Amino acid sequence: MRLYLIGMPGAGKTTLGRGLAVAYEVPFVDLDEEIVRQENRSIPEIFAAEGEAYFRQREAAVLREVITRHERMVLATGGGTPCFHNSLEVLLETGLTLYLEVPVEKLVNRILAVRNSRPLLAAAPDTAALTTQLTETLRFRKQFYSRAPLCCQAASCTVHAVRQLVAQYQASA
Ligand SMILES: Nc1ncnc2c1ncn2[C@@H]1O[C@H](COP(=O)(O)OP(=O)(O)OP(=O)(O)O)[C@@H](O)[C@H]1O
Ligand SMILES: O=C(O)C1=C[C@@H](O)[C@@H](O)[C@H](O)C1
Ligand SMILES: [Mg+2]
Repeated sequence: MRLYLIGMPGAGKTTLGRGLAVAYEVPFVDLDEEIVRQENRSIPEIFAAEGEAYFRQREAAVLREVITRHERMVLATGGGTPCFHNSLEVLLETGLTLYLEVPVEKLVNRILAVRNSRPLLAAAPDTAALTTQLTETLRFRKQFYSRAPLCCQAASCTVHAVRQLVAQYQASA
């Protein structure tokens, strides 16, 4: 099984993904980390040198390549992955997609500590501006995220709860 985690920056895709991969005993792949490895530079460096359009192209290409390489894995996508280059369709067709739905206020609190590594958010100067930016981003992205067949809400985005959700889904499919 390929299990794909999608959701906003700070939703916990990487953190939960690692835990789920251990539980399922399958490889864990973090798409952002894979892009960084292949490009041999950080995401902020890629954005600064090449711009977002280039990053989205690389993201879409590396996604397809990673899927081809792994029949079984847990994949943490980047926050924008499903929203560009038809990648949501690719996710829906090749695996089981889970949306980590986390309220903007929680995202803000988590991101403030680490936002230097998130180029699209680094420009937001304070909590209010970050809240506005994330709210606007989510308004656009919700149409993509909400097409995932599985969804967990903040407190339920745990390894145990997600395993139950996946098992229920598979039993009913
Ligand atoms: N369930 C949780 N409760 C509280 N904090 C969490 C939870 N999951 C992750 N975090 C914290 O929130 C921050 C973001 O988590 P993480 O990097 O896993 O998010 P992400 O969805 O992978 O974000 P990005 O799209 O930017 O890669 C980290 O500092 C992490 O420790
Ligand atoms: O939300 C986004 O658009 C992004 C999230 C990160 O995971 C990275 O993929 C990159 O910083 C872009
Ligand atoms: Mg991540």
